[in-house]
Amino acid sequence: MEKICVAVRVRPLVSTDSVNGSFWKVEDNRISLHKIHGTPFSGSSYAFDHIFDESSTNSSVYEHLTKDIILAALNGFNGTAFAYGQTSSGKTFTMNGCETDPGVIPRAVKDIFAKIETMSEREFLIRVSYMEIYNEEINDLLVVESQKLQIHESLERGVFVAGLREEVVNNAEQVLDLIKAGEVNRHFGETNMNVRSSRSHTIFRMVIESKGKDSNSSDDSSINDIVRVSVLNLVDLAGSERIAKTGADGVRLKEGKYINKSLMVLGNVINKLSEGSKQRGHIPYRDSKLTRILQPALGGNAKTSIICTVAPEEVHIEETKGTLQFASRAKRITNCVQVNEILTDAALLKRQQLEIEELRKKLQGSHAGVLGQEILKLRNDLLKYEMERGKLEMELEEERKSRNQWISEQQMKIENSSIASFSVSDCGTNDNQGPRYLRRQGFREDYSDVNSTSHGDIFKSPCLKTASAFVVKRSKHSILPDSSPLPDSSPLPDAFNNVADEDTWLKMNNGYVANLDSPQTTPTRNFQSFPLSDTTPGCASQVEKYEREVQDLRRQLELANEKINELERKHSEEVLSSKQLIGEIPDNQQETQLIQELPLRLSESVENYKDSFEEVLSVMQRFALDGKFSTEKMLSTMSDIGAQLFAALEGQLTIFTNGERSSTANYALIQEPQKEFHERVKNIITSLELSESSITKNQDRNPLCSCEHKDSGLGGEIDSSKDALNERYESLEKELLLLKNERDSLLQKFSESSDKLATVSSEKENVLKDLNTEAHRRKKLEGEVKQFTSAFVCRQKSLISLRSDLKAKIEKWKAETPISVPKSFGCED
Ligand SMILES: Nc1ncnc2c1ncn2[C@@H]1O[C@H](COP(=O)(O)OP(=O)(O)OP(=O)(O)O)[C@@H](O)[C@H]1O
Repeated sequence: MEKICVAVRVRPLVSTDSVNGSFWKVEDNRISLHKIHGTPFSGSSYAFDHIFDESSTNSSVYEHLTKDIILAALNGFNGTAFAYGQTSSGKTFTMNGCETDPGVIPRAVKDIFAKIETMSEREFLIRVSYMEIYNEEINDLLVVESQKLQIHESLERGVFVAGLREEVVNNAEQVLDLIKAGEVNRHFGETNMNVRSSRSHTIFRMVIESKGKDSNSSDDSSINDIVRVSVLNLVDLAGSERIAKTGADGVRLKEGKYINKSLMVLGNVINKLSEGSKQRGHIPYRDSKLTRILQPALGGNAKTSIICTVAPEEVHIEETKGTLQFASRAKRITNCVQVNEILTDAALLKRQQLEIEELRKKLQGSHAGVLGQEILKLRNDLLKYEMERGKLEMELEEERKSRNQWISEQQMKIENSSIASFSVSDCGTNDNQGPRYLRRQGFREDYSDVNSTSHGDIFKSPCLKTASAFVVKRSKHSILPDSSPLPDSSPLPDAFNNVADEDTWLKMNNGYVANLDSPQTTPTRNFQSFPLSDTTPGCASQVEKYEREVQDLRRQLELANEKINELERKHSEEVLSSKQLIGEIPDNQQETQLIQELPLRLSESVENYKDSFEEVLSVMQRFALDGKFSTEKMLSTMSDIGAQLFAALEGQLTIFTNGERSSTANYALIQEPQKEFHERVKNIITSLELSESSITKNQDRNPLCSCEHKDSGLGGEIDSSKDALNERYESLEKELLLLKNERDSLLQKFSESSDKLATVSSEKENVLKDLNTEAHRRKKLEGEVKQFTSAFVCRQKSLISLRSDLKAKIEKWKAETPISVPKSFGCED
């Protein structure tokens, strides 16, 4: 994590009427506001990474603030440098500079190409683009026709401007020429504050790609197969402006509104980011094109520096304070800086091969065992969720009961209070003169009393209606006033007509930030909810208003009830799905057991093959001992066959033990040697038969010999061996067929169980997500119920106080009313 580097630059005095000199004093990295005679104002001192005083040059700003970012960009880090400040404070001067003192942008361009010259071990590809955001529209400064470009986002490119020209460049001069051409298309305008005021935000962008040279000669070619891609943004923002000072109207006024609006969003983003990751919540990047494009620089992965320019004149003190507060907040932001690397195909292949190897090693452990463990874990998790859900259900039930009880109590109380209030007004209605007098003389006094005592607290409604309307507005806020769709935008004012007015300007510069993510008591609503200064003196109308408010609150409560019911319905659905999942677990376990037994069965079959082969071998050995047949040849052939068969069987066994699935190739491994084995055994038997018949013939011709063979009973032995062999072979074939079938069905089950496991896992995740959402909703609901409570309490308090005030007034009036007043004027109490 790396903090954003923030510096302040004080522009030299330009105004001729600033005779008193600068009020801002710069000491090292601290700037403070001083009185005319030199004593500092308390609370107006700020410290930053660097402070550049009036005498500073663009060269020193570049060296201290931007050079490191530029060098890092050459090594694959994204970088952004931008200038922020009020109009005419020197942003464009800092970024672009002048003939004698070039600014940050030309210096960066020259530095990049100079540095590339020294990095002979790498080759570079540089592309540049130049754009402006004018009245919230993106224009390409290098291609005049490319206007109103859209922002897109993709996995590969992140946030990017579609259709923006990217020019491939080879040297600094080429880039500087492009900038010069772009400057011609940029929007400038004259205001009271600046004869050449930037009316748009500009972003000069360099995309730097680099790769190690001589990838073939290197031993570790993968290092040279890595391509680094970094984006460098150099941004000159338009300045915040106070319409009263700039004297803008017409086009300038419109521009000013857009400028102020986008800077306000930038301030909001900075504010949110400065709050730290836990509290910050939603960051409104999408609220303006500027913040969307600068997103990686603000809380993203880029190295970022901000130069805040200020004007030293007394007349600009408030604006300067605003800028310094913005800078202070920006100082708290941290970015997660990292090198951006892309792998070429060769490097990718190598990396993938390694990964496959690693995965294979992992798989060599008992796959089925892992599966079993996974299922066990899943079951535990599900049980845990089941318990959690039960607990939640109970809590919800309790909460619902207590809330219902509380609501009915409140309703009773409100009804009682309303009746009491009505009885006071009724008292006047029965008597025509009394209330008229009350209205004429007492009521406004009463209300001014109420106003003075309860201002702010008692009558301040939490304005839930506004809050929910706010949420609806947020969800509908995909279309901005200029009707360019921006998905997921945060809420903004419906119209920006008043953005550039003094109030907004002051709020912006005093660091006021609307909290876009929490329901607020909007100022307008406060006044509407209880028009305390309302001159209509009708007591009954006030009570009616109370009644209406109460009705509103009741409706809100009904809505909340509906929400709770919906939540409960969802809950029971989730319970059902959890039960279903738990029911599926035994099936999965059975299948896992079958899969676990598979290697054992296969190894048994291998043993059987071995035994039968040894039998064949022993018979052959006996033939060889008799020395009548070409047994050596036969034995060697048999050994070959055996070796092949065993290799195939063992290979198959290893495949299964490693948990791999069956494939036609694996199947062929066992089928081929088996066929061969079958053929060769047949051949051997035929050759044995032939040998036997030749022996018999010889025996006929040579009785001595025949006698010997007959005596030894070799013919019979051969026959019986042949039969045994055939029998054994057939049984082996059958066994093999059975095993194959069994293996196929087990594999089928294994694949089904894997699929089920995947489904179970995804369902588990869904259940988890739903539970989380539900917990969130519950919290929200609790918050809303709390707000209702406080609203009711406020209403109740105000009703009580109104009633007692009215009573007191009536008492007072009665006491003051002369006895001679006709009876019909008074209340008969
Ligand atoms: N450090 C400085 N040294 C000398 N002159 C400066 C300095 N900073 C600003 N100026 C001068 O002040 C005037 C206003 O500066 P510049 O146009 O850069 O302000 P800006 O903040 O970009 O204003 P805006 O964005 O509102 O147009 C220019 O004439 C500029 O030359």
